[in-house]
Amino acid sequence: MGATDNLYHPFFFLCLSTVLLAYPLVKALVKHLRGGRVESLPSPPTLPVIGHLHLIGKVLPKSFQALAQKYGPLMRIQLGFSTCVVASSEAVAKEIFKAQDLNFSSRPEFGSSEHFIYRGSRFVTAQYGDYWRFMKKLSMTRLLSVPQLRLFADVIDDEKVRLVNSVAGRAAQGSLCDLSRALTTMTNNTICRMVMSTRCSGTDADADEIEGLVKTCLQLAGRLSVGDILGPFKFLDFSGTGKKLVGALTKYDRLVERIIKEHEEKALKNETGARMDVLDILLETYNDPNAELQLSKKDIKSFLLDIFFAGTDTTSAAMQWAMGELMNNPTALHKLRHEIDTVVGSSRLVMDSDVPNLPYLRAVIRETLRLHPSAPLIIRECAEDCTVDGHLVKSKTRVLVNVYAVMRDPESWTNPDEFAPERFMEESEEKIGEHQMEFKGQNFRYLPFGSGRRGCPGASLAMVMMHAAVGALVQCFDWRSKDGEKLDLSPGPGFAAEIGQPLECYPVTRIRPF
Ligand code: HEM
Repeated sequence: MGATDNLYHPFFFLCLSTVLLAYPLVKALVKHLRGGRVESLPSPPTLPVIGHLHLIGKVLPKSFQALAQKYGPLMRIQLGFSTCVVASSEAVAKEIFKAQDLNFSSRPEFGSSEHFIYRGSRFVTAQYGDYWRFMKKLSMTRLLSVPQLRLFADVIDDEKVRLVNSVAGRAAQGSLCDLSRALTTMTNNTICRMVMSTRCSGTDADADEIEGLVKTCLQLAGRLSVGDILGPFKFLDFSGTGKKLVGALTKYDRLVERIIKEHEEKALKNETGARMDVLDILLETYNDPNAELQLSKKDIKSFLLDIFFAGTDTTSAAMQWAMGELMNNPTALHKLRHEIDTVVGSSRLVMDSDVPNLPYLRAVIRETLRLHPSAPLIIRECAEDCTVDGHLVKSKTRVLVNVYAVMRDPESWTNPDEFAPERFMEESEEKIGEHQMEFKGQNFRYLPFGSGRRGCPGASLAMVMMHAAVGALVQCFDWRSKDGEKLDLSPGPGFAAEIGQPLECYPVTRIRPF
C-alpha cells in the first residue's frame, strides 16, 4: 500500500460515516419538504431547509401580517423544520374560535416541553381533556373569579399606592424613572400576593426569588422553542439551554415546595384566615376526597408557575404600552386626566369603583390592547382534519391566530395603526361590535384575550390592574421624556412584540392624594 492508500482509508471512513449520519437527517428533511401537513393552503415560495425564515423580520406578528397581505387570511408558513398555519382575519378567527372551537381547543407542545419537570401537569399548554377542563373550571369559578378578585381588592389598592409612592420618590429627587421596572414590580407583587400571600421587591426574599426564577425560565423556554425550527438538528443545543432550564425549574420547585409546607402548617393550625389565596384553594382541592379530579402537588406547582408565566409580563407590558402611547399623545393624556379630575377629584386616588364612571380610561386600555396585544399570536392545535376558509387543515396542525393583524386590519378598523381611544366610546361612529367595550372574545375583530373555551381566565384581573395603575399614574403625575422628544415606541424582537426600549422618563408630581 502506498501513501495514498493510507490517506484513502480515513477519508473513505469519513465519507461513509458522514453519509450514514446524514441519511436520517436528509430523509427527515425530504419528508418535511414533501409532506407539509397543509399543502392545499397558500404559502410563499419555500427555500430548502430554512423554509420561509428569510421572509421573517425581527417582529414575528408584524412579519406574518405583511405576508398575509400577499398570501391571504389563512396561509402555511414553514420556519426551518417547524410548520404552522397562520390565520389573520376576523372571519377566519371566528371560524376557529367559534364555529370550530372544540376542534381547536388544544395547544401544541413546544421545544421546551421535554425539559419541563412538570410535563404532563401543565395547564397553559395542556391538550383539551379532563385535566384542562377541571383546572379551567376551578380557575373561572374560584381561583381567578370576580368574587376572588373582590376579596383581594385591598391588595391591588395597596400595590397601586406603593407604585405611586415609588414614582413620587423619583419625582422628588428629579431623577429618571424606569416605569417599565416599576410596573413589572407592581404586577409581580399583586399576583404573588393573590397567589401565595408573598410580595416581591426587597421585603420578601421568596417572592423576589420567584420573580427571578420565572423570568429565567421564560427566557430559556423561549430560546428552546426557537429550537423547534431546528427540527432533527435540535440536539445541537451547544449552550446547554435545556439543562439550564431544568436547573432553574428545580430551584423553583424547592422554593414552592417550602411555601406549600408553610401554607399546609397554617391550615392545620386553622391560621389560614378568612380569605384563602390561590394556593390555599388549590390545597383544599388537593385534600378533597370528593373532588372531580385528584390533583397532585406537581399539578399545583405547575399551575402556579403557569399563572406567573401567563399573568405577569403580559399585564406589565400592556401597562407600559398604555403609558407610552399616552405620553406620545398629549391630547389623549389630557382628556383622560380631565375625566379623572372631574369624576374623582384630587383629594383621593382613583379607585376600582370609579372605573364604571371613567369611560375614557376604559377606552384607553382597550385601544392599547388593540394596538399592542400582549399575546399577539394565539397558539392552538387542531384535533381532527377540518376545513377552514375553504382549505384543508390536517389534524395536529399548529395554528397561530395573529390577533395583532386582526386588530389592525383596515377592513375592520378606521386608521388601524393610529392610537385613537375615541373609537371605543359609546358615541363613536366606528361601531366595534354589538358591545362597544366587550373584551372577552365575543367580538371577533377584537381579541386581546383570545376567545372561546381556551380564552384567558385572567382577563378580569388584568383589566383591574391596568385601570388601577394607568388611572393613578395619569392622575398623580405629569411626564417628561428623557430628551424632550417623543418616546421610541417600536416593538422589540420576537414573538410577543413587547415594547422595545424600557420606558424611562421624568415624573413630575401633580397631586399627592394621600
Ligand atoms: C394584559 C394582560 C393579558 C393578556 C393580553 C392575556 C392574553 C391571553 C391570551 C391571548 C391567551 C390565549 C387565549 C386563547 O387561546 O384564546 C391567554 C391565556 C391564558 N392567560 Fe392570559 N392574558 C393576560 C393576563 C393574564 C393574567 C393576569 C393571568 C392570570 C393571573 C392570565 C392567565 C392566563 C392563562 C392561565 C391562560 C391559559 C388558558 C388556557 O389555556 O385555557 N393571563 N391570555
